[in-house]
Amino acid sequence: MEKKLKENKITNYIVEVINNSKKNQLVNQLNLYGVTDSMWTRENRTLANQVKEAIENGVTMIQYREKNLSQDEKKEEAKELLDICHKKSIPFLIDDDVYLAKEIDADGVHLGQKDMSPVKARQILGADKIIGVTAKTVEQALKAQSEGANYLGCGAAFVTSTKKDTYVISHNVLKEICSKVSIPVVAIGGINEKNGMNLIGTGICGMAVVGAIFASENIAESVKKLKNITKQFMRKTKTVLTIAGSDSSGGAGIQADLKTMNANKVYGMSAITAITAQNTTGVSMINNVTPELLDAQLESIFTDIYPDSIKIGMISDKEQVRVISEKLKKYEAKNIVLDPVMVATSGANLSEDETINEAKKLLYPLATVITPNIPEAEILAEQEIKNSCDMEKAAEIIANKYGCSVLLKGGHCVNDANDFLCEISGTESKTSDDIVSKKSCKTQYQFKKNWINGDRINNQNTHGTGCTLSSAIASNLAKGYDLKNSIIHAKKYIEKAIGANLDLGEGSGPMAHFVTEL
Ligand SMILES: Nc1ncnc2c1ncn2[C@@H]1O[C@H](COP(=O)(O)OP(=O)(O)OP(=O)(O)O)[C@@H](O)[C@H]1O
Ligand SMILES: Cc1ncc(CO)c(N)n1
Ligand SMILES: [Mg+2]
Repeated sequence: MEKKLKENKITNYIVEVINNSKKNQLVNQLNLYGVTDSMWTRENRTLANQVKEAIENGVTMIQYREKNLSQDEKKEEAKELLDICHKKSIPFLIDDDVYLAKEIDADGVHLGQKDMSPVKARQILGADKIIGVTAKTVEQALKAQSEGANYLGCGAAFVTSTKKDTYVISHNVLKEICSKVSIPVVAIGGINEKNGMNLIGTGICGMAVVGAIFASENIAESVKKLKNITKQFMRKTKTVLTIAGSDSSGGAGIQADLKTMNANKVYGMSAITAITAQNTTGVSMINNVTPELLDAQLESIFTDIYPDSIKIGMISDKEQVRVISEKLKKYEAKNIVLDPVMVATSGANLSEDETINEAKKLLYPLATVITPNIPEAEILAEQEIKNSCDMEKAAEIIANKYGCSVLLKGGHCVNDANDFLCEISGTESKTSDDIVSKKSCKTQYQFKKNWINGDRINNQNTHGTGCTLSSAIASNLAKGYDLKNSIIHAKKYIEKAIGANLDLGEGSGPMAHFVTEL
C-alpha cells in the first residue's frame, strides 16, 4: 500500500511538472498572437508572405481566420500557412472550424462563445491540441476554464474596425478575469502599437492583433513596435516613473525618488517639472520646465518603457497639471501616488494656490493615494489638525472630497512616525431626503481605516521624507503589494534611511537612501 501511495505521489508530481512546462510554453507562444484577415491582401501581398514576415519579426502564434473562402479553398490556404508556421516552430490555430483543424492536423482551434463547446472540440482534437475560448465576462472565463480551455481571448480591448459594433471589455474586467483564472489570458480587439501599452499591468500574458499587423504597410516595423509592448507583459523588473522637481541637494525631489526606487529594487524613470537651486537651508531659485517639454518627457517614457506605477511630486503650474492629467488618462496609468508638495521642509513654497486647485480638480481623482503631511492636510480638509482624532477626521474629509485614498502623515509633531490611512474600499450612491434629482445624488465612499505606526527616530535630519515615502510606496505598488502593505514596507525603509543618521548640510539634512538591508 505504502509503495503504491509513493508511486502515485511521484506520478502526480511528474504530471504537474509536465503541465506547468506546457503552460509556460503556451504563455510564451501567446505573447504576440497574429490573427489573419485577408481583407488587406493584394496581388503582391499574399497572406502567406504576410504571415512569413510577421513570424520573422517576432509573432509567436498564428490564428487563421477566414470567412469568405469555400471549404476547399480554406483547406488549401490553411495547409500552406501551417507549413510556413511549422518551419519556424510557430503554433498554427484555426478560428472556429474544429473539423478543418482536425483535418489538417493544426495545433489547435480558437472558439467563440457561439461556436462548438470546448468539451466537444477536445473530444475531436484530443488532449494535446490547444483550445482557446473567447470570454467577455468573468462567468464566461470561469466556464471556459472548467470546460478545458487552454487559454482565453478577452475583448474587444479597444473599439475595433475589424469587427464593427463589437462589445468592448473594460480593462478592470480584464484584470478581474486574469486574477480569477489559472490559464493564460490574451487580449484581443482593436489593439495597435499606440494603445497596446495600456494593457500592461492587467495580467494578460500576450495580445492578439489583427489589423495592426495584416493591414500594416510595414509589417516588420509594426511587429517590432508591438513586440516592445508584449515583452513588457511578463517582465520581472518593475518600473516606476517620478513626475517631480529636481532638488540640487539630492535629498528630495526626483533625486530622492530615483535613489529610493533603486534601493527598493525597481527601475526608476523621471519627468522633471522644475529645477530648484536648493539645499538643506532653503530654496534660492526655481526654473519651471515648459508644459511642452514636460509633455515630451512623458510621451517618450509611456511609448517606450511603460511605468508600473507613478509618483507625482512638485508641480510648477496649472498647465503642467493639465499635461500630466491628460497623459495619465491617455495611457491609463496605474498605481498613482500623489504627494501634494506645497512647502519644503525648509519652509520654501513649492506650489502656487492656482496650481494646487488645478491639481485637486484634475489629478487627485486619478490618484490611487495622496500623501499629505499635516500642514497640507489642514489646507485640503480646511480644518485644523491638533491631534490624532483630527487626523482621522481630516483624512476622511479629504478622501470623500477628492475620491481617492489618503495617507495622512504624522510627521510635523502631531504623531511624528504614525500615519493614518483612509482607504477607499467601495462606493455607494446616496440621495438626499428631498426629491431625487441628478444633483442630489452624491457618491459616498466606504473606507478601510488604519493607523500605520512607525518607530520615531530621534533625528532632525528629515529633508525629503515625504518624497522618499511616496516613492517607496509607488515602488511597492509596482511590485504588487496592496496599498496598506506598500505603506508598511515603505515606512520600514524610511526609518532605516533616517536611522542611518547621515548628517549633511547646515539645515535639516537628507536621509541615507542607499540603505540596502530592507
Ligand atoms: N523622525 C521620524 N522617524 C520616523 N519616521 C518619520 C520621522 N519623521 C517623519 N517620519 C515619517 O516619514 C514620512 C514622511 O512624513 P513627513 O510628515 O515628514 O512628510 P513631508 O513633510 O511631506 O516630508 P517632506 O519634507 O519631504 O515634504 C511619514 O511616514 C512619517 O511618519
Ligand atoms: C524639488 C522638491 N520637491 C519636493 C520637495 C519636498 O520636500 C522639495 N523640497 N524639493
Ligand atoms: Mg512633503
